[in-house]
Amino acid sequence: MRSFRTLDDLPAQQRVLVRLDLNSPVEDGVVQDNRRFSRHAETVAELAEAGHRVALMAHQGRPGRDTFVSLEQHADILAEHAGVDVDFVPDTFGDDALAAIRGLDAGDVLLLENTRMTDDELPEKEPEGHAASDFVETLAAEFDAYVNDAYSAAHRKHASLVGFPLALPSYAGRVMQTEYEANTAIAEREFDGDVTMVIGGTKATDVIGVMEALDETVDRFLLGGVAGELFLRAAGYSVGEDVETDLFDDQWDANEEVIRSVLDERRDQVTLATDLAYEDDDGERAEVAVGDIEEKSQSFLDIGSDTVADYEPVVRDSEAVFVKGALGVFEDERFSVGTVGVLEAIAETDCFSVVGGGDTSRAITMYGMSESDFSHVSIAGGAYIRALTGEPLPAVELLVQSAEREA
Ligand SMILES: Nc1ncnc2c1ncn2[C@@H]1O[C@H](COP(=O)(O)OP(=O)(O)O)[C@@H](O)[C@H]1O
Ligand SMILES: O=C(OP(=O)(O)O)[C@H](O)COP(=O)(O)O
Repeated sequence: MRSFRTLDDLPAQQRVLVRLDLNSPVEDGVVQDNRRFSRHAETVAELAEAGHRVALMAHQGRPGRDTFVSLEQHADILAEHAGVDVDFVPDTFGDDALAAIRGLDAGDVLLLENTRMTDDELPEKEPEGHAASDFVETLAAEFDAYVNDAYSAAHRKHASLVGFPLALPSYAGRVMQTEYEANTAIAEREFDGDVTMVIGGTKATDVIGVMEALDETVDRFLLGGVAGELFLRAAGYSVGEDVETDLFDDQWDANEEVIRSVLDERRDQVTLATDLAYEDDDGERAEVAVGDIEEKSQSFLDIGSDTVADYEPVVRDSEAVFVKGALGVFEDERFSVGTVGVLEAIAETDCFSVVGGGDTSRAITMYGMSESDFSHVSIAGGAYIRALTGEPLPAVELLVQSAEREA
């Protein structure tokens, strides 16, 4: 079987460049602690305790969004979980970053600035193109090895994920290793009974893109969140358009064709919300049937109570349930009804269940459920549902190729 190398194969006393995924919710400028920190802390502590010189890369948010912030706060949260000091340098690969990297002693850990703050990170390029960028060439010259621990970003072809494995001997970190093993095993499972996928969240393109590939595996899709509104828009309802946010129109343009084709060919597999919730003039949760919405004049923030009542029995009758994305803005208790109702229904049954996504898995802890109520809680969202299709993840593929080259 093709596989990558892990930290068990890493030679001693290396200068190691490590890619983590610390992408986190940010509320009023404050980075929120979440499972990604505690999980990656294990890899970081292992590398530091082994006496390597460790420089960490990670991204946060997307340019133009409120969550696109510096990694300064991440260093402190990570240090607390890892039990080792994590220095931070507000630079990606300039002189300040290089000076900090060259100053590392054995066992030291340094976090570099948000990779998406360099222009070289995000352009759509093949791995060879990324490997030839200034960013990759400059940093790679400072290290002996590259460790990718960012399974949850492994579906992206960005420089920090696919460029470095062409430039340095490359290894999977502990999170990459365990998430890859768990998600690959899950993708290979077969179920006799109904398989349901709950789809929500804000990253509609990631989930809609895999719905067609999963139509043989999944019997029923239950929709909410931004993806759900886009489907309702295609079904002729006055929702899924940008009024107060810019979450919808670009994703509509990118996905309209696929959404219409899914609705034309597999309407019976897709269950859409029949009512939605919004904040009324008094700041209270209010609900409206989708058929009664005449024009979109406010943001909808959750599926409605009737929809939750329709979704719960579907979940209870399923043999397996996969969740990707929240059904509403659950961080605000008024709009947590859909997400929590469906997660509690899953937790109460003995179906095989997977909950994915850095944001969505937070709802489990926030609302008093336990990770042990679910078969697997993944810190990956888009990567885990892509893995369910059996398609390789670009960053994993590059780790495998690195191992094959060095064999
Ligand atoms: N209708 C909605 N409008 C805006 N945001 C929503 C809506 N429904 C869900 N969300 C948000 O989606 C986020 C999770 O989405 P996403 O980033 O796609 O998932 P994850 O990070 O879990 O993979 C939650 O933080 C939630 O607040
Ligand atoms: O949070 C992430 O993905 P997820 O929301 O699908 O779990 C990853 O950090 C990827 O981030 P991106 O979707 O901005 O490329």
